[in-house]
Amino acid sequence: EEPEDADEEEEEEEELLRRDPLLPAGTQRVFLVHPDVKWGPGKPQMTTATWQVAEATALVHTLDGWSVVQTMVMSTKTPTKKLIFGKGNFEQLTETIRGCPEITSVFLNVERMAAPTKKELEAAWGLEVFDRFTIVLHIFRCHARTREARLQVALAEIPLLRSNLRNNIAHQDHQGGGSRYIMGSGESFMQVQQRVLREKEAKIRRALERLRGKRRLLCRQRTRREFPVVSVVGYTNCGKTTLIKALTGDVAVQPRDQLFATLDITAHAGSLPSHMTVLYMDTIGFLSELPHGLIESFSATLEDVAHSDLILHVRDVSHPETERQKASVLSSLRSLNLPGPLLDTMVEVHNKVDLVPGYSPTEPHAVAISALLGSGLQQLKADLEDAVLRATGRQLLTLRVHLAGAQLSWLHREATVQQVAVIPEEGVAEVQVIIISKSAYGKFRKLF
Ligand SMILES: Nc1nc2c(ncn2[C@@H]2O[C@H](COP(=O)(O)OP(=O)(O)OP(=O)(O)O)[C@@H](O)[C@H]2O)c(=O)[nH]1
Ligand SMILES: [Mg+2]
Repeated sequence: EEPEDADEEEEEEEELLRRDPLLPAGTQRVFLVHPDVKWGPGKPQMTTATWQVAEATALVHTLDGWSVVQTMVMSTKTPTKKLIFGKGNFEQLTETIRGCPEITSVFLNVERMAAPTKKELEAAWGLEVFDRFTIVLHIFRCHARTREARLQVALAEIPLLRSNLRNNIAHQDHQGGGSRYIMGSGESFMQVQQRVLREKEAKIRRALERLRGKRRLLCRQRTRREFPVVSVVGYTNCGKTTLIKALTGDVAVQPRDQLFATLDITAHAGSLPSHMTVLYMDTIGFLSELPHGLIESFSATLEDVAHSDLILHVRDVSHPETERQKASVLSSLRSLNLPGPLLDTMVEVHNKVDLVPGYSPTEPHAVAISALLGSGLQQLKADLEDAVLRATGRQLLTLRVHLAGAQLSWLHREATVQQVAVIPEEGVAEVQVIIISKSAYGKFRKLF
């Protein structure tokens, strides 16, 4: 049954958000293992593991009190198999880990570890072992602020709970307990647990749908028609939030030197050179090799990108892997099934140029900026204005109107008036307006 009033809704949501800790609390000194894939003949060659290790290290350091104390790159042919490493490598790894008494856990930089693999490795090493999915999910949990973001994280956790369940039951079955029927119900313990999870998932989806419905309504009422919406996207930590702060002067915006600092889509109003107001949407950053389920649960949020008028792709050009990051962002965007024109009109901006002396962009239309120091922003705003006008079919016009006639009030009603300069001696005013559509302009010419 659907809860009827807001209190009940909130209670149900709190219940859905109650959960066990994913990672141990407090300080962790992590041993980072990166299985470097060696491809067979004819398959693409991985160039280097360095950036992957750097990124994994950054993920660990995002967690409070966690640090990487040692790193090891180990080659593997079968990163997705239950036995990730060959026998010799595994023995060497085990020996190294056992010889490091200061470490408290191991981060195996694979997308996702099967539960039995985790168990086996933990038994061999006597330490907890985490994968990329668990670490990122934990960061998401810590950074999610709004109810919507928290529910989305809860949704992303369902597959994890499901595989834990399967694993536990398999374990119990082994001991003869798992398939026992719960008295009178005709369901086994496993079936009950699976049903509970299914119901939980459905409830989360319903709660999310409710919240999104409200947001859509708000958004439509507030501004959709009037102000163009610019979605600011990019790799995590590239400076999206910093840029929005610089473009809008919004003091409530808080950039942080963290991966996935932003998990909630928020809108911030800013104005372009001709005083046109636009709404910038801050979005969740992209990361390569993220498990699909994790991104999918946030796709509802990212759907908002599909409804924007323009996409602004922010790149951190000081990052050694900036090209790879760009490719990763573009492929993620493509997988979101955005309308074609939105991808075609995308504006690319090169950020953090203060860290790259003498930088000049190789892409023809990209503007070089420093969101932190505020350089290049005038050029960016001018480019954004052109792009917004083109993408939305809006026209920016300066019209001379008679003060006596009905023109001015018509413009106030049907267009967005940016500026009015009255010339009293001539009885006219120069009005700068944004006309929402060609048909509106046609109407104006016909009327006056
Ligand atoms: N040097 C320099 N640092 C910058 C610039 N822009 C952003 N930063 C820094 O980069 C870090 C990340 O900035 P954010 O704005 O939080 O990045 P984001 O893209 O919103 O990151 P997520 O929300 O985590 O995806 C912060 O420490 C910023 O101060 C810049 O132009 N120059
Ligand atoms: Mg951010």
